[in-house]
Amino acid sequence: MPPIAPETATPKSAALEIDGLIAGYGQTRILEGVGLTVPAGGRLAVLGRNGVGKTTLMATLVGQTTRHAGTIRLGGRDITGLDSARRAAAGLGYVPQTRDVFRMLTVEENLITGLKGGPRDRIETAYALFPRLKERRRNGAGNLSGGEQQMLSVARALLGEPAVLLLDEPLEGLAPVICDQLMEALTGLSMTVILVEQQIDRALEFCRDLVILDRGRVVHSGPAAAARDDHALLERHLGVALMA
Ligand SMILES: Nc1ncnc2c1ncn2[C@@H]1O[C@H](COP(=O)(O)OP(=O)(O)OP(=O)(O)O)[C@@H](O)[C@H]1O
Repeated sequence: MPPIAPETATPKSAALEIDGLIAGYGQTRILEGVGLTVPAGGRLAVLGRNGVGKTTLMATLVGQTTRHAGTIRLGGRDITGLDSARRAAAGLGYVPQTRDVFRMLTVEENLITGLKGGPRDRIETAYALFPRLKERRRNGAGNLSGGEQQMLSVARALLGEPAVLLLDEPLEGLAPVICDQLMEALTGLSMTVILVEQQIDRALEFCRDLVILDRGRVVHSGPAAAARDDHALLERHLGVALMA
């Protein structure tokens, strides 16, 4: 296999365009023709009830499922044929629902693995974003709290300087005050973000646009601000109504 060429001049953010995506696990199809576009620097919330295919969409974007049809373009470049490592090198960052940390390594060692050959002093940017990680730099990642592990998982992804960041339920299981800290850190970022989140109010506040998935298809897309006030829409597709 040829070596993975470092991407020269990876843009700070890039558009992501998905067209006609049919994918799943082996012959089992979960996504039934998903299409969506996020402009460079845009933020898209992906919402939907349990089991509709949100995680499968994220995993498909990073090349971890079986794709049957459709295309994925990053910054105008067709990345559909690239494997996971090359998609990451092309600028896709992924924070999976499972929190992507090496439990046997220290916090700092985890961060070093996120550098992907970039300069070591870049780690200070992660510590500036999450000061708690600096305090715990010599601790084993397996001993961190859930919130600290999530910060570490996000920080690792950010150190790769992705043009598009995919976040799968980053707030799951975290105390409200930790959710506040994490969302505040994410708010300052400039790259394109796709956010899967069950905390609908926070997702709609953070993102400019949203799509709602149901049974592997996009059943609604539009501005997040309008959806916040559309109680009928949220109740129909998500079974919830936000407090005024
Ligand atoms: N590895 C797998 N192999 C086979 N089927 C899977 C696999 N992972 C998920 N599925 C199935 O794919 C469907 C969609 O699951 P997915 O995790 O993408 O949904 P989701 O919208 O992210 O749900 P949740 O909100 O509960 O996380 C479900 O029916 C699930 O059982």
